Amino acid sequence: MGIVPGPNQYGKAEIRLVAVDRGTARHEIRDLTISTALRGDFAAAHRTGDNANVLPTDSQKNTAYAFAKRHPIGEVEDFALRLGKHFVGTREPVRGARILVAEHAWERIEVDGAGHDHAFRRGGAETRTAAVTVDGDDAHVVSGVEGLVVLKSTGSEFHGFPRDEYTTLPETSDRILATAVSARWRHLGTEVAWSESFASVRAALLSAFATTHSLALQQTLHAMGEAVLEAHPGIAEVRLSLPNKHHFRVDLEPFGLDNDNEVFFAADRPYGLIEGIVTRDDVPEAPIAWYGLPEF
Ligand SMILES: O=c1[nH]c(=O)c2[nH]c(=O)[nH]c2[nH]1
Repeated sequence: MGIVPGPNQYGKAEIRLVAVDRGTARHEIRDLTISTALRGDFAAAHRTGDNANVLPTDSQKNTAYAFAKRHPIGEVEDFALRLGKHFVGTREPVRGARILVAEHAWERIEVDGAGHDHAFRRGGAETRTAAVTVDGDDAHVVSGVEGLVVLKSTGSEFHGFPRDEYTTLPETSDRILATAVSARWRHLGTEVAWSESFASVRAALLSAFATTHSLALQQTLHAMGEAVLEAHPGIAEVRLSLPNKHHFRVDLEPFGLDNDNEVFFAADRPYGLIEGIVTRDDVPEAPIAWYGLPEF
């Protein structure tokens, strides 16, 4: 019997990078969190601490900062592809790279009805993400969104479920449905108009959430993924993670009041967590594009 190193990767996690474009007095800012991970032959480091193949995570971090100055950052997907291809193309033992990028939104502060040139406010909890996997000469791009918080005040039911000795949940034909959408979608190609694609996928997710009369969050999840795939032939699959942000109707009877779905207690935990993949059945799977991603 032997004991050998299994699959491994290493890199710098959550590099915080803010870039200011000072080309004109009207500054533009980009706020990214970047994680790098290199894959390849690092067995010697794992077995004996021989670091001959180990490009320091510190150098990987520095590369991200230098690239933000050397080239325009551009689309997060392109920035991640550029970094991943650099590591794989220039360091012989590096045969693969996974680059994660999350972009945090900032908006201009309005002063006297106009956006200020160099003062911004954070644009909320929603982030746009890219997860790029470079595997030798192959590259896979998975775009995504996190923290897209949505709620419908009606148009959601939940009934017909099995009951056992521990079931107390009443059936309902009218409830609040709320979630914080985490979604990732895999592109078939690497040359895409990324921002347009992102805006269109986001719109499809939101529209499906709004217009699906929901009998279960599971059904809404599928409808959201299906809407994305129907509108985007270049997307192979969508993975969604949807916390069911429960809203419980408050019993106001002790106060002599009725409550026709008007006053709720918004619980933050525990929450149902509904996750699923919506995929085309006629495209090859790409497990490596997803390997090690936190959600799935
Ligand atoms: O949409 C729902 N799906 C469930 O699986 C579930 N389980 C639960 O208690 N409430 C809900 N709601």
